[in-house]
Amino acid sequence: MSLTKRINKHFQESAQLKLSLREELSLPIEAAAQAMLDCLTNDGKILACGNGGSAADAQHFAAELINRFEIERPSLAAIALTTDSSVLTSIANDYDFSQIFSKQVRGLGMHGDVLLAISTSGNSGNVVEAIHAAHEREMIVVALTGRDGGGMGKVLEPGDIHICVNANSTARIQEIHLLALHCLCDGIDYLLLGDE
Ligand SMILES: O=C(CO)[C@@H](O)[C@H](O)[C@H](O)[C@H](O)COP(=O)(O)O
Ligand SMILES: [Zn+2]
Repeated sequence: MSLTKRINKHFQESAQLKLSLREELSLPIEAAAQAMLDCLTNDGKILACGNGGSAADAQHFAAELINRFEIERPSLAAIALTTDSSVLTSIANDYDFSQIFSKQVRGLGMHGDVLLAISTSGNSGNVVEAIHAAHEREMIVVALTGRDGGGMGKVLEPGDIHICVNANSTARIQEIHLLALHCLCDGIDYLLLGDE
């Protein structure tokens, strides 16, 4: 296959998957936007984590809440747990890589906060551990996963929200995760300020 055809195929597959999942995913995305809005308007905050591309997604989302998305509004409380290299290296060095997010959740998380846990496989051990820590702190978990939801799907509790992109390609799952995160930013702004 030529390079041009490969690129065309990526566009085609990405667009088709997005369209095929739009109805299935709109309900959990709406529920997650409402849960995040409730958290933020009750002086709560959102802690976000993930590995690799999902770490970038966690940071992308936190930046859009702290700064802005598409309209002017007050700063909203969100922290990516992927950015402080001293915290991350000390936990990984002294304990284990599987603890890098859960220790931060135990330190920063409060009752009523939301953990945004992102993994395309649903099987990243450090994200699963962060979910356990969030439950200990009586936080709500919004899980963005892929495939069959993996281990993350199995440890979620009633009241948590699961946005699972039922596809097998990591890249395609990531593309829909980013779309879901932008829907969440837009949904939070809409619930806060209405149609601007
Ligand atoms: O961005 C990509 C692949 O597109 C990679 O960096 C990918 O995020 C990493 O391999 C992650 O470690 C995968 O973890 P996960 O999504 O299964 O939790
Ligand atoms: Zn990637």
